[in-house]
Amino acid sequence: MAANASNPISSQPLLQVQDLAKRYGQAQAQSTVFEQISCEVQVGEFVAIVGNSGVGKSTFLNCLAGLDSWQQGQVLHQGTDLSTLDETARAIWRRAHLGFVFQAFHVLPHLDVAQNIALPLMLLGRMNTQGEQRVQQVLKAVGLDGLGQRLPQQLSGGQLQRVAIARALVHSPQLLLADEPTGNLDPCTAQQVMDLLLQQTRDNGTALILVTHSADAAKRADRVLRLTASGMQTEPAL
Ligand SMILES: Nc1ncnc2c1ncn2[C@@H]1O[C@H](COP(=O)(O)OP(=O)(O)OP(=O)(O)O)[C@@H](O)[C@H]1O
Repeated sequence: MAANASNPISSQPLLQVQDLAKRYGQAQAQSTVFEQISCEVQVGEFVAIVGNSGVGKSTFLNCLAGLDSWQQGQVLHQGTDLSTLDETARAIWRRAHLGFVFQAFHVLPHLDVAQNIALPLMLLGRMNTQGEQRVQQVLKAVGLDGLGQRLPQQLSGGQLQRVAIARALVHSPQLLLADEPTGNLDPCTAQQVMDLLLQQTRDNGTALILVTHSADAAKRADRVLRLTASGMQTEPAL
């Protein structure tokens, strides 16, 4: 379910981006990736971001996560302005409030599936009995029950992305950022992973911002935004 506008709890946007600009280089040699980017995402909402290759979708997602810097504008997460946080504070904020799923899975090869999924809880100091139970619950939810002891090299691409989704959601973040999460998967597996991603974010009440080139994935979103070099536009419903 998308956020209910009449619900006072969800009246404040989860995320506000105001007049964001990203540039590389200095002075005359400066090149602008994007500018005048503004948008809002509500609690529990699913927003797809589309746009031409190279327009800056991954860069934008990295800015939302505080993993990249910007030259102008603000990124506010429930009122917290990321630009006022130093690197350490941003890392602590990310651990608590964010999940991230990448195209290339980014699971750690020397940790087994359960250990990979448990990482966010370990970093938050929550790997107690409840944490162990939560890992088992999430393993089951993503269809990997019984595979917790396997190493990543013993899994298929679709299974690896399930691990990445489980890891991104195990600590129940308010926001999940996903950068082309099905880009490395065959169409059938991509569909299954999208189903899972949607079901899990809806079940957890987690807002999802999905960068995608897939029209099929985008049309499942509550809203589709198109990133251009000079602004963010709302796409008509697909
Ligand atoms: N360190 C850098 N210096 C200069 N330009 C850079 C640097 N890093 C990225 N860029 C440029 O920023 C732009 C945005 O890249 P980004 O990967 O965010 O685009 P994208 O929309 O996600 O692309 P795709 O859809 O192909 O994945 C690109 O034109 C890229 O060349």
